[in-house]
Amino acid sequence: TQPLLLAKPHLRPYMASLQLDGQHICGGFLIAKQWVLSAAHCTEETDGKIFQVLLGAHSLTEPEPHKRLYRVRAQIPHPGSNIHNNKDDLLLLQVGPSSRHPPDRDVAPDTVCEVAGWGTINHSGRRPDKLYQLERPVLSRDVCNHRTRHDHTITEKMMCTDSRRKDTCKGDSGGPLVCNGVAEGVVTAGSRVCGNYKKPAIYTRIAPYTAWIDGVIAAGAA
Ligand SMILES: CC(C)CC(=O)Nc1cccc(-c2cccc(CN)c2)c1
Repeated sequence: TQPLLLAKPHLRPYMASLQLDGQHICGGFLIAKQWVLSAAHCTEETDGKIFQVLLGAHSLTEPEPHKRLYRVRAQIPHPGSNIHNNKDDLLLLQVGPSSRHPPDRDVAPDTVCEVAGWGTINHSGRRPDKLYQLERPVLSRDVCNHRTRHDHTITEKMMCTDSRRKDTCKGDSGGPLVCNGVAEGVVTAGSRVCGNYKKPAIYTRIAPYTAWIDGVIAAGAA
C-alpha cells in the first residue's frame, strides 16, 4: 500500500467536511451551486441532527482565509438508501448562507502571489490573444501608502503588489490575485499606469467583503 499523502492545500475547492457540533463526521463535495453530495449512511449516528458543511478548508481547526462553515437548508437521502446495505447510499445537502465569516487577515508582505489576465502585455499596449500569468510579491500597506507611492490612499480593504518591471495593466482589472491557492484580491486599475515601481499594483481585498458577497448570492438564490 502507498503511504497516505497530505493533500496539497486548496487544490480541491469542491471538498466538503460534514460536521456536527464542530466535529468532522463525513466527506462530501460540491456538485452545483449550493449543493453538496455525500453518503446517506453518514446520517446514521446523527439522530436527526442537521449537519453543518465546511467548504474551502485544508485544516479543520486552523483559521484559513476562505474557509466557510455553512448551514444546511435541506438534507435529502436517496429514497432507496437504508441502514441494511450500501444501495443508493447518497445524500444531497443544500447549503444555506454561511453561518460564520473567516477572519479578515492581511496577506503577509513578500508573499509571492499570482495574477492572470488578457490585459495589455507591453508598453506598446499590445493586447494578447492568450491568457498571461504573472507572479508578484505582496507589498506592505505601509510601503504602498508612502507619500512617494500611493500616498495614504490604500485602505485596509485594499492590498498592493510590487510593480517594478512586471505589472498588471489595462484589461487585467477584475481578475483574481491568488496567494497560496486562495483568491485574496481583485485587480483594480489604481493610478492607471503600468510597470512603474512608484505606482504599485492595487487590489480590492476579498476577505472584507464576504458578508456582502454572501448576501448578494443568497438574495440571488432565493
Ligand atoms: C474601462 C477600463 C479599461 C479603463 C482602464 O482601466 N484603463 C486603464 C488604463 C491604464 C492602466 C490600467 C490598469 C489596469 C489594471 C491595473 C493597473 C495597474 N498596473 C492599471 C487601466
